[in-house]
Amino acid sequence: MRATIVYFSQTGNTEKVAYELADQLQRAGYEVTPLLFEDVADFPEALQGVDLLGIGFPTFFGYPPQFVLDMIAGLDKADGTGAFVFTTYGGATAGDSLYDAASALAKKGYRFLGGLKIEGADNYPQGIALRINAGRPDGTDMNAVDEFAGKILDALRSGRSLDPEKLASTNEFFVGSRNKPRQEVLRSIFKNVQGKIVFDDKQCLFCETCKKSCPTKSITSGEAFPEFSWTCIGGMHCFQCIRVCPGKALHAEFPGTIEDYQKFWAPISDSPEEKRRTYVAA
Ligand SMILES: Cc1cc2nc3c(=O)[nH]c(=O)nc-3n(C[C@H](O)[C@H](O)[C@H](O)COP(=O)(O)O)c2cc1C
Repeated sequence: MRATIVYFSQTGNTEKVAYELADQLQRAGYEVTPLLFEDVADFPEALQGVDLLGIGFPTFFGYPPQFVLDMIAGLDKADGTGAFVFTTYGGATAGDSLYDAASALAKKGYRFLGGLKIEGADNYPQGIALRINAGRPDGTDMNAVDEFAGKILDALRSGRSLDPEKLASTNEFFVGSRNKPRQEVLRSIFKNVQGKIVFDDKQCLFCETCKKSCPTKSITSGEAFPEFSWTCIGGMHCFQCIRVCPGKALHAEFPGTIEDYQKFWAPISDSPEEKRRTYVAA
């Protein structure tokens, strides 16, 4: 039996969950291939003929990063292969991220088994400054991951599936946004908290680490310096280039204060009930 877990992780939270899931599946006798989103195009065979597919990503402003949905849309049609999704989020909201990814997989003919959301250290710059969820995912989170893996395997063996609709967020902001164009919703979320990335060519080491680590390949080799498209993830920034730059040639400037950031997130954060919801085929 073969399973592939495709994941994207900038700061390791989703990767930690991906490897815990891989470990559990291996213990259950699966041959597991963990695969980074960046490598999917180079290893198409890792997705062919698998018995189980898992897809994991951090939540970006309440949704999956667009390239996750693009990757799923590019998959071959599946004939009832079992699939699950997982996301890590900084404790504000997982929004409709699982719902969107699950719906996309079901549309491709996968038999959807379940979704998992786990809180991780908030890696959005203002969240880092506030040390939101520092240390997570922790041991308790890993227990939840193990439990989820067991339930997924059980659903797979017994032929059960889960309607992706069950993953739709109950958070009023996301319920009210479902019929609006995605770009409009995203803009309304990040316009107040989105930083601007500034490049200082005097500090640039020409190492292209930023280019290599960009999840959307929005950085290309220029004549002398890297060229940034700044469209990044559908108009938003993930700041990965800033995090990895060894020369400190990139930094972010934010429009508001930390207080503005907190004031902004509070009304669109998930309720404790929404955070506790679990989604597995029963
Ligand atoms: C561009 C961006 C948008 C984010 N949006 C959200 C969000 O909507 N809700 C939330 O709780 N956390 C949000 N976060 C925090 C990440 O989802 C969280 O830190 C995640 O666990 C990071 O996973 P990773 O370490 O695998 O990259 C965002 C982070 C970034 C970079």
